[in-house]
Amino acid sequence: MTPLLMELGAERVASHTESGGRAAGWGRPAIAGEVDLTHGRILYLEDVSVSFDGFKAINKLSLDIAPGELRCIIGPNGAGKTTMMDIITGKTRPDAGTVYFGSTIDLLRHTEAEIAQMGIGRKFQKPTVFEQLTVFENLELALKTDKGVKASMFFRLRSEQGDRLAHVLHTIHLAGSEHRLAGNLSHGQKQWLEIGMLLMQDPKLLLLDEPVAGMTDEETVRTAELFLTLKGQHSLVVVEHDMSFIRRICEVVTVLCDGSVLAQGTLDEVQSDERVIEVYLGR
Ligand SMILES: Nc1ncnc2c1ncn2[C@@H]1O[C@H](COP(=O)(O)OP(=O)(O)OP(=O)(O)O)[C@@H](O)[C@H]1O
Repeated sequence: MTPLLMELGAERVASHTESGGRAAGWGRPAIAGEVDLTHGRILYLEDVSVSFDGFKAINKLSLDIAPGELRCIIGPNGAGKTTMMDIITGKTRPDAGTVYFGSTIDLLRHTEAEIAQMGIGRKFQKPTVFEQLTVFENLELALKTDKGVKASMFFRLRSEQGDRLAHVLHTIHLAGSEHRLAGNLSHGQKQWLEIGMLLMQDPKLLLLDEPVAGMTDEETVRTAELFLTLKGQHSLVVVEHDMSFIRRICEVVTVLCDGSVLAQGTLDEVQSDERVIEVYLGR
């Protein structure tokens, strides 16, 4: 998909707005709350660059993700993986390039909070659950989009939200543990709980930074199962260094180096690529 095709998508949306004109529709989903997947891409980056004090952390990076895809991103330290996620989530603004969510939403025109609300969830490496609350309360809290004290006090789970919470508990392997304090969970369980908190918001795209770092082998295997369950219903972009984990979950692996894509293909393909061996795997 080219930026031109997406601009046409944006124009199509604009032509359906009351006030008309392109500016009115630019950056809006075709239907409120929905991402326009007309062009078969949920995320699209083209020629994205960002420099910090003259150093190009991201250098003409182009990448696209299909709806429901599970993509792994690997690469040496400093390759730009975290910076790429910062750009997608609106934390860092690139100096140049195009970043689209679906065919019509220009993410560079939105704030970090708006991007999260549109359905892009991010999980950082370290779990940040509320340790003094139970598993259930953590998941419940994730539903409270209005964080005002009054709104929180009067918040009650509606039945469909209760159903979702039960479904998420099951998905993250914590059914039966809902009354345990999050602080008493294992490291792996805390990671799953945090993923569950993201799932409560029903994100369309999930960005996960080193999700299995520090996990036991068994937890790593169960996390792979979890991700395979999520694939299809959500799009996932996973930054990881654990090759055995990647082998379990990934069809396509993208290798970043010096802020752009060095190689892309199956894990076997990228593992046998001389350039990848030199900069990353062979070290
Ligand atoms: N805010 C910033 N200011 C200055 N330099 C930065 C900033 N953010 C990132 N960088 C630099 O940009 C480069 C890319 O960093 P980034 O953290 O994105 O790499 P990474 O691939 O995530 O690495 P790692 O695997 O170590 O997490 C690094 O050289 C880093 O020092």
